[in-house]
Amino acid sequence: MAANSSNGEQQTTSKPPPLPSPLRFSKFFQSNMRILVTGGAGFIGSHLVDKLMENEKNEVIVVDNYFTGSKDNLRKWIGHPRFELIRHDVTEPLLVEVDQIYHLACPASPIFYKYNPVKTIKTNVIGTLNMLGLAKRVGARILLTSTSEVYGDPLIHPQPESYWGNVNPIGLLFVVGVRSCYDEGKRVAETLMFDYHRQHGIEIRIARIFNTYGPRMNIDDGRVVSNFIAQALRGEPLTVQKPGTQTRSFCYVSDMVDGLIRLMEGENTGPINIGNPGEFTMLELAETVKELINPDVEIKMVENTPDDPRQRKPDITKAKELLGWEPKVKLRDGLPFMEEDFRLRLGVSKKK
Ligand SMILES: NC(=O)c1ccc[n+]([C@@H]2O[C@H](COP(=O)([O-])OP(=O)(O)OC[C@H]3O[C@@H](n4cnc5c(N)ncnc54)[C@H](O)[C@@H]3O)[C@@H](O)[C@H]2O)c1
Ligand SMILES: O=C(O)[C@H]1O[C@H](OP(=O)(O)OP(=O)(O)OC[C@H]2O[C@@H](n3ccc(=O)[nH]c3=O)[C@H](O)[C@@H]2O)[C@H](O)[C@@H](O)[C@@H]1O
Repeated sequence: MAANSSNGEQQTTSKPPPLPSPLRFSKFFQSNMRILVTGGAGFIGSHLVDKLMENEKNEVIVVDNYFTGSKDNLRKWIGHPRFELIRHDVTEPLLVEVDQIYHLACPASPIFYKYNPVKTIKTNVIGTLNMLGLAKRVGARILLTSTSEVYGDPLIHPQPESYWGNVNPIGLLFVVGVRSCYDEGKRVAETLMFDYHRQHGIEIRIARIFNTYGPRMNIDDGRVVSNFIAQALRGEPLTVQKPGTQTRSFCYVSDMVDGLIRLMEGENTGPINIGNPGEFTMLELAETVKELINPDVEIKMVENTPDDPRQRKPDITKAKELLGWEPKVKLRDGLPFMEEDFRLRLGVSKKK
């Protein structure tokens, strides 16, 4: 059996894919698409669920252990006949009957994934194995949300999918809080996806997500956009980690969800970068937040964490060509949507 790779080359798999459930195509009994979203109570997952639920032919099952996610993000769907929420940790096997799996479960903010690094690796490795085992049993297509962190501290800029990355696999000796549990965990998860694809014919999709922001991020999530917005609204200094010249490219969450669904529905395995190529230094981001949200706050330089990537920007040529996707929301247009959500949750109204 042959499948297209992201490079447009043919890849051979040793086995034909497992047959999808006979019910997927049954005319009378079950005409809905049954979709599992792991990590669906989190930031990106809950926006993805909102979009999937708009289609009346979709039934959505969310599994989440609520480590960084919350039922609150899904409250409008609880009780809906096409929606089901299960408290479950993906490091344990899961038996459900589904046609598609969006596998997002994994803490994404560095302060959370570094909190229990062994658990982060288990989530990425055992969790992805379990979801691949499920995909194999029921013949489901599975999409993994990988990350730009597979490129580590990149030596090529911007990063194309063909770049193998520059990741420190062990971090610094005796320094607590290194990134490798996440970066290497996601790299192994990608390897597992391709091995299941080649060995068992599983239909896989891999998205390499670049920094995404938007409403519903945890207020004390620790990621830079949520930190700056919360700090600006609380009237606290914006903490720019040194040197401040490091760059990131920020994608608004609705663009991200659109890209993930196109990837799942399309014919390409990936990996495909999904992100916004607009690149900003952290000082520029702080200046923008200050200007848009609170011109009175100060910008304070603080110590950084080990192995922080110095630059990051996606090459999205493939997403454009293969998915017909590119982001629509510019940073300056997306930040006010997030400000509005944070104002509501923090109880800070706009000055008249
Ligand atoms: N947001 C970004 O900028 C970004 C960038 C690159 C990749 N990603 C990837 O996208 C996915 C979602 O990220 P997010 O920003 O929504 O993060 P998030 O932390 O808001 O969501 C992750 C969800 O997974 C759940 N979870 C964690 N471990 C679990 C486990 N063992 N079992 C079951 N559920 C578990 C959490 O409770 C949470 O609801 C993650 O896989 C992340 O690695 C995100
Ligand atoms: O897009 C990705 O692939 C990855 O991006 C983020 O990781 P990171 O870029 O380190 O995200 P932040 O914690 O938001 O940091 C971004 C930059 O802002 C800086 N920062 C962070 C927080 C802060 O208060 N101030 C500040 O200057 C950091 O030093 C870093 O240079 C995500 O959190 C990962 O889950 C994700 O996989």
